[in-house]
Amino acid sequence: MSDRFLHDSLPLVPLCGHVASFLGSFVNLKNITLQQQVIENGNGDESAEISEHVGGPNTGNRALRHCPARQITALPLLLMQSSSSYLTEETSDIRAALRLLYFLEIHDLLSSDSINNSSRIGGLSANGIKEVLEEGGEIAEMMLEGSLWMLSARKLRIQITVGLSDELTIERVALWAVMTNGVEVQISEGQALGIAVYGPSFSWFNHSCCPNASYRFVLSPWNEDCTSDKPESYVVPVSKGAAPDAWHACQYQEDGSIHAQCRYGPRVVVRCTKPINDGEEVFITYIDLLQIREARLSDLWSKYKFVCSCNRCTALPQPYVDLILNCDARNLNSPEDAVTGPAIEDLDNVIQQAISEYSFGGDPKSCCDIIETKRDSVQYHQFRSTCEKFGNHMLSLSLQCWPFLAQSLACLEKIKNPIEFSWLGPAVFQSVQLSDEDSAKLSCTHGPSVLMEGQKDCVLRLAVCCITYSKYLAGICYGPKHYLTDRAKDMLECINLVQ
Ligand SMILES: C[S@@+](CC[C@H](N)C(=O)[O-])C[C@H]1O[C@@H](n2cnc3c(N)ncnc32)[C@H](O)[C@@H]1O
Repeated sequence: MSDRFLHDSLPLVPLCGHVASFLGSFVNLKNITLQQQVIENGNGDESAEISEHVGGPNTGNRALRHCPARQITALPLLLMQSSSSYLTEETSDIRAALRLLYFLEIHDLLSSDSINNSSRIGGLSANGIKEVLEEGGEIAEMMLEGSLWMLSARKLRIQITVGLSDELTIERVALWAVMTNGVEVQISEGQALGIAVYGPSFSWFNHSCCPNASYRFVLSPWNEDCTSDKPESYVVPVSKGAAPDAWHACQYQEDGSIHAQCRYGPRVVVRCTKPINDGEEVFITYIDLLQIREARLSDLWSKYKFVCSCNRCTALPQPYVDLILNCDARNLNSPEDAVTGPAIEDLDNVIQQAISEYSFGGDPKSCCDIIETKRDSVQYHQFRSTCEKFGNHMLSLSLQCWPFLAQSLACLEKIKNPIEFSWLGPAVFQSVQLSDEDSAKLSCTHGPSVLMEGQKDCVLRLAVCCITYSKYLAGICYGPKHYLTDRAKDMLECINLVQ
């Protein structure tokens, strides 16, 4: 059922990043009205192998041959002539946008009829561009500045540039299309190779906070991990038109084999994570889903300028999983009514009961569906109050052990309340980066001998809360038999043995 192959494509526009550089080619995608990808010709069953798409990159020497080398290599020189903030920023987006424009040009896709609607370029959505420019702020400034550099770089190669209006130049639209359709390519965990645009076939997948598919990047040769049988179902864009045919023609040769130039580069593979029926839309996620609704909405707005209309964001009352996420105690008032042990046990009982009662045959989707349909019941209110107690309990423990933790780590002293995150502001991670000195302190010099028994116990209980919490989340999101749920259970057992 889950984790079946849905879609496979190669980068259309290049990895622009630290390591590799791939070039792609664009097909003619004029008159596109496509917005979503759905399963078609399915048999009501969960999706089997559904579709293969190829973007069309070249790598290595091919890249050198086709690369708009002059405009790309001129960019650093141009940037060095100014005090631009891009001197200290990553320029991957603008380099990818330059390449995107180059391919649109060589495929004659920059004619006025293909860009008269600035919400799409070369088949890629550029929705939200007006909002980002109107709103101003850091991203708008980066876009304005970046598009000027793009224009200068392009002028080295071509005389005339296509303009839409003063506000919306073609460079700005291309840059925004890259910022909202590009993905960071990671082959192994945490190792980002750069950003790439995988072309319309991948970029047409919409976002949902309760997605039914996920994607990953693979370096293995084409078709190595895809089934070879003819698929029963296909992923298709919602509206039909010339675009899919044109796209297909670019990827495949007349004999049906994949075009040579499309066989290289990290592929993106989409797989279903839940059963998907014929005609149902296929969603992936663009963001971290283990965040409360407000954080998800803010994330999507700040990065993509759209308000998420998925089932999870629009559900009322809010889903159980969001109630649990709210349990981070940020919204809870004081530790006065904090409770101890029994709150954890209560929550454990309620959730475990719900999970085991409703997870038929280990199917997390039906488990979640049934749990979520009970939201107006008495259990929901019980569940909510238990969650709040649990949150209070964590808050109380954190406050008790925080001063002790701060003793050993000077950078923590400025944080008076570990549960209140508003002081962090947008630069959340930068502001808590450890100095070498603090890292050294944390790792060895203040070892266990410094710990006082009470505080040690408090840290341990806090850890138990966190692991318990992760066990609930894993159970609800992935089902009781998932390895993450098992791992959390194992850790809790180990802690019990040690105690
Ligand atoms: C990468 S594109 C996805 C495909 C796009 N719908 C298209 O027609 O090409 C991202 C854009 O799709 C729209 N979108 C994707 N997921 C959405 C969602 N959950 N709610 C509202 N709009 C969404 C937004 O306009 C967003 O900027």
